[in-house]
Amino acid sequence: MKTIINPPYSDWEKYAKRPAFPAEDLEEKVASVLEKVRLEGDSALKNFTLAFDKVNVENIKVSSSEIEIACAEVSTELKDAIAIAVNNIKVFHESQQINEAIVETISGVECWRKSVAIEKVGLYIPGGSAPLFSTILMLGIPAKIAGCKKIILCTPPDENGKINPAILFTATFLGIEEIYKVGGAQAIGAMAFGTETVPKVDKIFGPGNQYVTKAKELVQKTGIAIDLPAGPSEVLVIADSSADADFVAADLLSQTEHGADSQVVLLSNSAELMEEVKVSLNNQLQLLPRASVAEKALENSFFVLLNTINECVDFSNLYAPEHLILAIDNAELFAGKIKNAGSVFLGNYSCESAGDYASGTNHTLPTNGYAKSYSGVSLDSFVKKITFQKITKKGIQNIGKTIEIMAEAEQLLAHKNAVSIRLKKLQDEK
Ligand SMILES: NC(=O)c1ccc[n+]([C@@H]2O[C@H](COP(=O)([O-])OP(=O)(O)OC[C@H]3O[C@@H](n4cnc5c(N)ncnc54)[C@H](O)[C@@H]3O)[C@@H](O)[C@H]2O)c1
Ligand SMILES: N[C@H](CO)Cc1c[nH]c[nH+]1
Ligand SMILES: [Zn+2]
Repeated sequence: MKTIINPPYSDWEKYAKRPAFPAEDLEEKVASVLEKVRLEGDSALKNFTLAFDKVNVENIKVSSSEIEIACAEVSTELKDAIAIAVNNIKVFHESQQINEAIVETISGVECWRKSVAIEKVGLYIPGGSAPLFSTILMLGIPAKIAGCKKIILCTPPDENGKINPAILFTATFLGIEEIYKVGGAQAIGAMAFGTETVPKVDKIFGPGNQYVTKAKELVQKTGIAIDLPAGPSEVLVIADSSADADFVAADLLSQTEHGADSQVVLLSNSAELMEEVKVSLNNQLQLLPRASVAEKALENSFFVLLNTINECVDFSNLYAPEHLILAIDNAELFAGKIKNAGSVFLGNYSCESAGDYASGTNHTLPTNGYAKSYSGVSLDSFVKKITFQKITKKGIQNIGKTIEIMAEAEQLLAHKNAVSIRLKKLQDEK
């Protein structure tokens, strides 16, 4: 872990960067996987699953008996925890339903907007290094609230060709029954183009590794919508001397265990706090079962000592973290200055894991600096907003002249005529 002490502002851009470890020929490799899936359908899915997941899968679709067996294997304790998380995530996402008013822009001209669910959506649930069943909650709950008619789910099988029981239980709990055993770029190709077994969808959602993220980027060019670029997890903590060093270290470690390509960052105005966090980090690291993954992620991570919390906020805005924790005095005050972040956690007790699982906010968030321009997944991600308008005779008389003048100035006389013809009719009726 690198520590950078009071870097000059001109160097900030250089430091505020993610590690890049793209697989060799990533784009070429993913493009060829997608093309094979498009041309060969299920047989390509099975071949790639054998090649990348090292397992022979006979039936790509998960059967109802597999689901039944899996649901019985999940403990009551976990089922109860999932039910509480579902409730919180539901409440928060339901609050995003807004009924927009009909607006009369000028007498006789009414405009309004309506949210209409995207009909067919495909959810990708990562399963390479950990079975992220919590991601089903983050995608499935808003999809259900939005009213998406067809919701399918793809996730990679384990070495025995099975899907983790918690994934099957969570999907079933939300009423998602179409589940396919396929992961990586091949899963994205299947949902984008459709195969004999996997249906084509209108929009693909979900985080994933570099193969998944690249595949989403590439299929987007073929006309399929995607949610956002959601790659390796990251967290940036801004902490002052009021922070609890053990809490800060625990929060940093929480995101390092997602993968060696994750990055965590600590910004502080206190050298003492930074030293305490380092000691705590090393102590807590020893206790983690995934310590070797976390250690690798720490190698790509860094601490920056700055003069003030305002400077820390400015650096963070430049970095645009997926998750931002403000472990500082007056966190609310500084929260108003945050311009770029996926999700913000205020105060010493707002740990990032809460947002990952159960507080209610969505954990599918933009990484790699995309928080500068993208929002995380929300109810809006699952709808299209269609605008409507109703113009009366009086309305066209009120805005007709304006449209005619503008159309003529653009030299689009057919546009002008569509108005003029109506105005003339109204004139003739008089
Ligand atoms: N940003 C977010 O909102 C968010 C949320 C959750 C997880 N994540 C991130 O998602 C990622 C999940 O990654 P993962 O790997 O655990 O699971 P994954 O499901 O994304 O990827 C596993 C699949 O990758 C494919 N694959 C593996 N090696 C390959 C190779 N050499 N060539 C081609 N394909 C290959 C396999 O088919 C495998 O099924 C992590 O980086 C995690 O940090 C991000
Ligand atoms: N931190 C991840 C998003 O970057 C989400 C997650 C799922 N499970 C645990 N964490
Ligand atoms: Zn996490």
